[in-house]
Amino acid sequence: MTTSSNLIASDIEEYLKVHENKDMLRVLTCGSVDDGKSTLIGRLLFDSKMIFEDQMAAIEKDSKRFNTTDESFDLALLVDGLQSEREQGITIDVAYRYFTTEQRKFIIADTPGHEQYTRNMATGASTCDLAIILIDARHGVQVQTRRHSFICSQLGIKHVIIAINKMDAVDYDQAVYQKIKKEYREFAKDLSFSDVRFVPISALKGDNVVNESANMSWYPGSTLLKLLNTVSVEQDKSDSLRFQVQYVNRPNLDFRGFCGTLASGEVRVGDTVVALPSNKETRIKSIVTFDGELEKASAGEAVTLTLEDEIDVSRGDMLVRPHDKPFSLSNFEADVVWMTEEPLCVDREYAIKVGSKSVYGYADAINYRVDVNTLEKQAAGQLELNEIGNCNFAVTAPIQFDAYGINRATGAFIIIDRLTNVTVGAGMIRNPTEALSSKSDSSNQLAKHSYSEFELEMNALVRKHFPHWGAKDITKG
Ligand SMILES: Nc1nc2c(ncn2[C@@H]2O[C@H](COP(=O)(O)OP(=O)(O)OP(=O)(O)O)[C@@H](O)[C@H]2O)c(=O)[nH]1
Repeated sequence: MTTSSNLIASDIEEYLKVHENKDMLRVLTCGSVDDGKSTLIGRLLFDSKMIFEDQMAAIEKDSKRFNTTDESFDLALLVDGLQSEREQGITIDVAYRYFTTEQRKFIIADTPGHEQYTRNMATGASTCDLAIILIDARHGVQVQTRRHSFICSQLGIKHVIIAINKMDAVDYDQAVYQKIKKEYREFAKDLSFSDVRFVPISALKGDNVVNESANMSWYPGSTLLKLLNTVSVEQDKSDSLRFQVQYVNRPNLDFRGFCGTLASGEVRVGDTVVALPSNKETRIKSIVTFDGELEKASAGEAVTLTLEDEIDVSRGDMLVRPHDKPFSLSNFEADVVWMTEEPLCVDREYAIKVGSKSVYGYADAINYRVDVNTLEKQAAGQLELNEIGNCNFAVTAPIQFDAYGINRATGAFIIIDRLTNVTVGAGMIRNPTEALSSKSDSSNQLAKHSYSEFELEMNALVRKHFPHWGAKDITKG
């Protein structure tokens, strides 16, 4: 019996407490089509005994029906839940799986391998701490391996495990593993990973996934699961206080609380904070939660803060420490992943949203587009669906940003179509600098922007009938 099953039998309350306090690792799996992602996830769940008996019976039945593998059951079927996907034999969307070990809880994002799903992969990668990049031992480093690695690096993943899969199909040959490892190292030296590990596996046979392989005694390292259990991601998180106000709670005249989730850092009662953009300083009076008041709150916690002074703070504003402020930018350069059919065009107005703060803005230049397969930078007049590029943006009011490499929560934004309200792109700020903002005043630039008659009329109507929305008079800039 494992420690957790002992605990479940003897003290369920204690088990639940231990489970609740385990840390969470978010993992992205990627690789070319048929490299074995689904089989690998299935193997992880199967060998760590996460599959119920009725699920096993269903997989066995489906394995016979679809005849997808020579084995008596196909572990990929456990993961490839979508019927259409099974019929086509490919993964078509991002699927999230949950599993837990004695050490940690895991969320695994299984993303499709094709180039036309770059946006899905970017979406999956944006919240992950670690990526498992699968390479088929028979084929070595592929164009897709490079593309996926580039996207992971762009999306701020610092830890990567290169799982060289299907070792059984190359007779567990150490030379094959070493050759792929060398080739990948050479390619990845220009990417921004801080921790790259290699593990030779067979997802199908179970070598080095959860259990050590008797077929690869030449490999001295840890199994994939052991790496997942032990990799440390704490140091990746910023400790700067960043609290963005999502809602101002004013139930009566005696209470004014600011609700939100701490994007990073921690806050204690009595701490001096500055509200941005007003730059007014005050102190934390109390930290209120549904379960009562706290002395301290940390990153990830949703709390309501009350302040000592009645300063001007509204939705979208940020509370930070006086000597550790983010950049306040109305002009900035950002890497963009474009996610919709209609291309990103220079000078078209979009809503730009960071957390709960939303402003209007537009790209005033596309500096380049990156060929995701060769990593070559190319000139571009627009960015098409699934393309990644670098653009200059101008927005109507300053936004508080950190460098994405330091703080993913406050270094990224989404781009929204103003008419349909659909998210059309995502942006990441690499090297924030206020120099761009001081060079040109974006609100003047926006004033120069020409509006259609419909937009002018709509703006006038909104200002007349919904003054409490605070819409700006666009004819005045
Ligand atoms: N020999 C061998 N075959 C494997 C291994 N892992 C997976 N396969 C086979 O490779 C094929 C593809 O595996 P999947 O797990 O469906 O691959 P995938 O990467 O999820 O594929 P998509 O869903 O199309 O992106 C299946 O026939 C698997 O049985 C392995 O370790 N060794």
